[in-house]
Amino acid sequence: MALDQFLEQIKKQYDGKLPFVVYKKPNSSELKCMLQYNDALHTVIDFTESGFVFAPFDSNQDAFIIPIDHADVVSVEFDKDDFSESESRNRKTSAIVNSNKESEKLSHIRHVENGISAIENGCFSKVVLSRREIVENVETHPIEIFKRLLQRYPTAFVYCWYHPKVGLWLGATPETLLNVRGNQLHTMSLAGTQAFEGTAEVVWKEKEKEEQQIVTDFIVDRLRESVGKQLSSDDFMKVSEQKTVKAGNLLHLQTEISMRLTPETRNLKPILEALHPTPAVCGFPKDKAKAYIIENEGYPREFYAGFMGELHLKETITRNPNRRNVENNAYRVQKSVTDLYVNLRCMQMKDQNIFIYVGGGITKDSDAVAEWEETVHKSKIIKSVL
Ligand SMILES: C=C(O[C@H]1C=CC=C(C(=O)O)[C@@H]1O)C(=O)O
Repeated sequence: MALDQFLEQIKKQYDGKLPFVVYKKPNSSELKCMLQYNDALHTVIDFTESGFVFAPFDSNQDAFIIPIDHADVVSVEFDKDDFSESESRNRKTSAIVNSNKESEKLSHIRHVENGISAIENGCFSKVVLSRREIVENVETHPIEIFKRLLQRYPTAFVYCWYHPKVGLWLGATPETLLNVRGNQLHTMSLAGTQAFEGTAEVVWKEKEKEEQQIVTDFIVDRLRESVGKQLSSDDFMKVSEQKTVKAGNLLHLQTEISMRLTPETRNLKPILEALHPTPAVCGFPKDKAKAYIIENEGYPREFYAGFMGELHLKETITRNPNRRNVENNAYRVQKSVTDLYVNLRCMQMKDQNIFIYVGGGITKDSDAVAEWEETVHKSKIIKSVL
């Protein structure tokens, strides 16, 4: 199918108020969509389901799914140059790019200062505090915004998710929550931010290193507790060195973590309960930081800092066809694939308004003004595609 036809189908689905998701995985040139047959709202029961899941920050609230057997699944190859026209038409919003109001600034700085005081009082060692910015009267079609995100963020997970009973969300996130292929689990710890200024060879301050180490330690410990204790050997987990990665115009610190699952540990529900939300988007200890966020942030995060992606899809893997003496069919193996991403660098479209969600990790060494500036930088990047 041609790309234009593919996007036209999605627009029709949206105009007909039917649920869909369209997405691209990191570094992939495959665009995939799931077009649900009717407008039923399917809730996740136990994460054994198969389809595209969309889960909120607060796991006490419902996660939704477009079940694979209730949707048409279509995919198409694309080249990012296919969208260069969308890119060139996108200067109209430069006025709103700099529209951060003084009151928003003061309110966020106060929010961060209160978070630092809570850390000093021993409530938690890290909390991720965010703010929500509104851009009014956006006339751009969500699929146009999606095309611009695709063009700008080849290394991100880029998506547009819509359900008439829930809303419309779009984003380009650099953060993986969980990839599971067969018995291999892969995740990452991502935190610490600085602007990309032409090189990834940068020096990180202690504050950022500590902020990211809290995330790594949490993930390793929680995986050990929820999965590792059922395994006899100790070498089941691999943890990479801390490295710098580029996400659009930002740099982050990243550590990769991978492990082997056994048939007894393949149930994703306890793993997701143990990990989500990680201290990259919530804080440490998790429950205290989460309660603080819900009580003090002043708006519901909804799906910001939640997670989304493919849950238990079947992927056919073709083995090297040069091996002799085996029937052709034997080369095809079906694996269950789960690819979940944290919903960051995202926006919610409500009527003609767009809500942009941006946050940052706070530790005892945070500087409130610098934290404000980090959110301004992040929101500018998101707004530049409107
Ligand atoms: C919470 C966000 O980013 C997280 C992911 C990477 C770096 C972060 C930071 O430097 O604070 C955050 O932990 C956000 O962008 O809204």
